[in-house]
Amino acid sequence: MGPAAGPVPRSRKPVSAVTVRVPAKVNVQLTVGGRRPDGFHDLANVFLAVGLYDHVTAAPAEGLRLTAEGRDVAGVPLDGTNLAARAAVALAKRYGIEPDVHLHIAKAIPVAGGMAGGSADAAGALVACDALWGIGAPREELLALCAELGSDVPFSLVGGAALGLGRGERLTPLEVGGEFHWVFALAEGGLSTPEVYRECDRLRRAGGGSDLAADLPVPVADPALVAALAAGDAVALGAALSNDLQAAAVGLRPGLAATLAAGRAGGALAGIVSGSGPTVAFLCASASAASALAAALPTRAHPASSPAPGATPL
Ligand SMILES: C[C@@](CO)(OP(=O)(O)O)[C@H](O)COP(=O)(O)OP(=O)(O)OC[C@H]1O[C@@H](n2ccc(N)nc2=O)[C@H](O)[C@@H]1O
Ligand SMILES: Nc1ncnc2c1ncn2[C@@H]1O[C@H](COP(=O)(O)OP(=O)(O)O)[C@@H](O)[C@H]1O
Repeated sequence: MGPAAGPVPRSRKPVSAVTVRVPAKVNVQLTVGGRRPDGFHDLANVFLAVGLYDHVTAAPAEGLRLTAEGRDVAGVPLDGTNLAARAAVALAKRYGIEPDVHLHIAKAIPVAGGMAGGSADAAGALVACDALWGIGAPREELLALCAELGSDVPFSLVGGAALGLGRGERLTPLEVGGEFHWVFALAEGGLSTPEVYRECDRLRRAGGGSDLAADLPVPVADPALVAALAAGDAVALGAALSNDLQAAAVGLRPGLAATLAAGRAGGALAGIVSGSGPTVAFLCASASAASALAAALPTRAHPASSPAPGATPL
C-alpha cells in the first residue's frame, strides 16, 4: 500500500446511513501449499459466495461506535479488534479523515465457522463507510485495503466465484454456469484459523513430510473443479470438492466426522468442511433436497444457494 491517498475526493454526496449486504463463502477447493517465511501458506483457494448474509450499516456518529445483533453475537468483539472497525479505521486513514461512524452488524454468518464472517463484515464496512463519507474510492483501492485486512476479505467484496492465489488475496473471477444448493451444518463453538493451519503443518511433519513453501509445489486450481463450476454441474462439483485443512479441522474437532457421515447418509451429493471449519457444507442435487437434508440433520443447519453477489449496498 502506498502513501495516504490525500484529501477525500468527495466525488459522491455523503449519505445519512447505508446498509450493505455481504455474503458468506464456502471453499470448493482449498489446496494448501507450504508455510512461507511470512507465516502464511500459499493457496489455490476456490471461493464460492453463498446466499447467507451479514448486513453492515454505517450511520453518522462522533468517533467510532460498534454494535451487533444475532444469535452468535457473543463471539463478536465490539472493540477496535473487530474486522469491520479495523476496515473503517483503515479507510479513514487512507483518506486522511476521522473514522466517525456508528457501525451496526446484523450477523447471520456463523462466527469462527470457516465461512469468512469477519471478512464479510470488513468488506461491508469498507463499502458502507465509503458511501457514508462520500469518498467514492476506486475499486482497486478498496481491493488493496481488503487485502491488507485479511486474506479472505477481497473475495467478500467481489463475491460470485473466484480463484484466490498467493495467501488467497490475488483473485481471478471464475464462471459459474448454474445454481448450486448447499446445506451448512453449524457447530457449537468455532475453530481458530491459525490453529487449524498449525495443525495442518503438524500433520505434514508427523507424516514425515515438510511443511515449508520452499519444499512444496505451488498449489494450482483443479481443472475438473473449474469446469464443473462453469458447467453448473453439481455431481461433477461434488466429486471434485477438496479441502487440505479438513483433516486438521476434524483432528481438532473429532465430532465433525459424524456430521460428515450424517450428511452423506442423508442424501447429500458430497460433504466437506468449509475452509478452516467447523461448519460442514453439504452439496445437494436440488433446493428441495437441501431443505429436506437441513431438516433431517441432528445439528443446526441452514440451506443456502450459490453463487451470491459480493458486498452490495441496499
Ligand atoms: C482458511 C480460510 C480459507 O478461505 O478462511 P476461513 O475458512 O478460516 O474463513 C483462509 O485461508 C483464512 O483467511 P483469513 O481468515 O482472511 O486469514 P488472515 O486473517 O489473512 O490470517 C489469519 C491467520 O491464518 C493463517 N493463514 C491465513 C491465510 C493463509 N493463506 N495462510 C495462513 O497460514 C495465518 O496463521 C494467519 O496469521
Ligand atoms: N466482524 C466480526 N465478525 C466475527 N468475528 C470477528 C469479527 N471481527 C473480528 N472477529 C474475530 O475473528 C474470529 C474469526 O471470525 P470469523 O471471520 O467469523 O471466522 P472464520 O475465520 O472461521 O471465517 C472470531 O473468533 C472473532 O474473534
